[in-house]
Amino acid sequence: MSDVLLEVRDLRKTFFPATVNEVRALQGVNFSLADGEFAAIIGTNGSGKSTVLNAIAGTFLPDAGAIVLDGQEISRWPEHRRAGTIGRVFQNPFAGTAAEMSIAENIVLAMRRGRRRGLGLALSRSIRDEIGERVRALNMGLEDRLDNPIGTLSGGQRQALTLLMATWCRPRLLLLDEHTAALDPKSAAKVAELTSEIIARDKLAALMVTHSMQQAVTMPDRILMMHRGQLVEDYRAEQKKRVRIPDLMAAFDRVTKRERFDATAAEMLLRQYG
Ligand SMILES: Nc1ncnc2c1ncn2[C@@H]1O[C@H](COP(=O)(O)OP(=O)(O)OP(=O)(O)O)[C@@H](O)[C@H]1O
Repeated sequence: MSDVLLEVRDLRKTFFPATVNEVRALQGVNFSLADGEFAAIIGTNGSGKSTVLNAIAGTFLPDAGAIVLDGQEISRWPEHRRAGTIGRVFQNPFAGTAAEMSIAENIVLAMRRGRRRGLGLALSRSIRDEIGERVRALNMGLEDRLDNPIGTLSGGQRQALTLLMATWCRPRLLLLDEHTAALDPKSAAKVAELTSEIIARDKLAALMVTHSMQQAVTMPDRILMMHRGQLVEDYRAEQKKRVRIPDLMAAFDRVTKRERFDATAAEMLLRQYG
């Protein structure tokens, strides 16, 4: 796992610059991810976790910094150009699938992703068999419902299919943005289990934003912690294996205390010299 797959260098993004609503969402984020490495991103609300994923996926262009995937600088590529190599699953199980289309039709659309335009993909017998097999492997009994509109499924079933679709063509990088947060506990556990299975089986590199400390501790190889648009902790290798939920909570406390301390120090300085 030593080959670098993704490099994020000094990434910066400010929303509504020079207005009263200015938000400095990313303030110089640096990290790299090895091929096949699975990292969770945790952090306080509004710390920039989703913004990092959005910048990598190309939802918007960063103000500064570089994103290098597989040795190619992709920071200025439009989102659709990245979609062939980057798979995504969002928090909302209704995003990423077309409700009125059947399970099989949705999957065929996912199979086309990343292909050159004009290269059609008919729902032939063999493709249908392959879809049936891979849907059966989810163990959710959906293989008999391939022709049902995806909108008739539960959130958990739909999110499992979205995960299957996002990883169908074995993306170079999988981005998961709180993808179990909107599910009931049982479905969340099932989708988390499927996620770990697929990532391990296909040796995928993945970044998973989560608020679940339990998921952060148990699922990935590595944990990145963000606060106020910056990375403040990076647990990897042995340190990651040893880290437990109370350690993460203590780290959260440390960064927020440090901030209160900095704010008080700044206030004192202002009073003295301001
Ligand atoms: N498209 C946008 N337009 C304006 N502001 C945005 C946009 N996206 C994010 N922000 C702001 O940037 C900051 C970081 O947001 P982001 O969603 O990345 O945080 P997060 O760490 O994922 O938060 P949470 O844990 O609450 O989901 C927040 O203040 C947010 O309001």
